[in-house]
Amino acid sequence: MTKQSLVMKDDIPVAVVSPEAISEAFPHLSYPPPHSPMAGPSYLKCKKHARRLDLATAGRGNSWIESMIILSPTHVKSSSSSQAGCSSMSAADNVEDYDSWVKTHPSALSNFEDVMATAKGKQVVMFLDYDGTLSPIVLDPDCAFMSDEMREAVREVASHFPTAIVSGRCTEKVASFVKLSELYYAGSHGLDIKGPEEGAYHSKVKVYKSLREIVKIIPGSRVENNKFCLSVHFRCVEEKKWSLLADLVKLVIMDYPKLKLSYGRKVLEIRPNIKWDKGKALEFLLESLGFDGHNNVFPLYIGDDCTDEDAFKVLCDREQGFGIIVSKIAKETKASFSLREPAEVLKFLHCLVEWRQLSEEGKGVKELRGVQLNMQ
Ligand SMILES: O=P(O)(O)OC[C@H]1O[C@H](O[C@H]2O[C@H](CO)[C@@H](O)[C@H](O)[C@H]2O)[C@H](O)[C@@H](O)[C@@H]1O
Repeated sequence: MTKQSLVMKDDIPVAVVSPEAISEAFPHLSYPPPHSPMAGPSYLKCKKHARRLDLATAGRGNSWIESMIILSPTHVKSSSSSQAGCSSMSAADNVEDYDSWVKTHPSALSNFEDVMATAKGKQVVMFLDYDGTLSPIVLDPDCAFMSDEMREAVREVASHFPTAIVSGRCTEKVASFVKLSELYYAGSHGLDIKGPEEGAYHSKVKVYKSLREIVKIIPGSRVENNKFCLSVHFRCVEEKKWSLLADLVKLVIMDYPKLKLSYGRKVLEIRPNIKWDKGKALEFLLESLGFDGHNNVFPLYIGDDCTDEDAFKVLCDREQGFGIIVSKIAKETKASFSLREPAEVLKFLHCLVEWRQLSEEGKGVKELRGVQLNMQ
């Protein structure tokens, strides 16, 4: 892994790799996970066997639709958002097993002390997913704005810790939402900092055109071009048409073995069929930032979607730092802690900044003021 560098793109620093380095680097993508035994309560250990569903290999039937309904229930609440036409979406609160699930994935806010106990004296590196983590899930992907308050919180966090946004969106788009030049951005599920094979990129352009034709047939669907990845959204599609849409999308990518299909929150994701995901992006960023191989580094990754599981798994395997899942419902996950929604992410970021300031003053986490830690 050499030749990665930081460049300025529209005044935004982005980690990139030269094309030669991409082909050079791909054979060496798997990192041996270093082991640093971690003491602590049993729930701090990672969950094995997190689910990973790949539609391209999922076989017949659309059982994934059932999984998706469970993971991202359709439950629309009217929004207080000032952005016209953009309603907030919220997962159902009344999922029976949430209470037992949260015992094994405790709130990162109520247990802030536990989260940060092993971070003392270490370099915290913050990784943040965008949709559903920093911004609420809304109907229109172009309207998934983050609040000024959240932006300020992220800015504050970034002034204390190296901070990266890891998103399924293309780097330019997520950066235009976040609007903070001091952050690192890993777009297209991390492909923007790494780059795909050229062949796969050209296929993607053809597939994009075909998908645009398909979504004309299914009312409410839309295709989003995330540069190295494509997203087919069906949040606004009638549920009875989801299978048809999925079948049509599968049909389109069938002839492109260099592309694979997976899913997120009411979205089908088409991306290069290479071993590259948010977990690899996290490792790549740690290495690019000079933090790889250091036991005194404490990465925190906050995310809400299936694609964030790859990053949670990396932290789990490395037994380093923690994954924090943003969810109001019980989900199988490799994250150790949880937060219910972006509003709790905001509080957690405030806590982190205050924790840092208190550590600098030589005070303990118990003295955290100004932020309500007990969320129950
Ligand atoms: O990795 P992320 O930053 O979480 O990006 C994943 C996908 O997020 C966006 O779609 C999701 O959020 C939309 C806006 O709230 C929502 O309408 C959609 O149903 C969600 O799936 C984004 O539009 C996709 O391109 C990203 O891949």
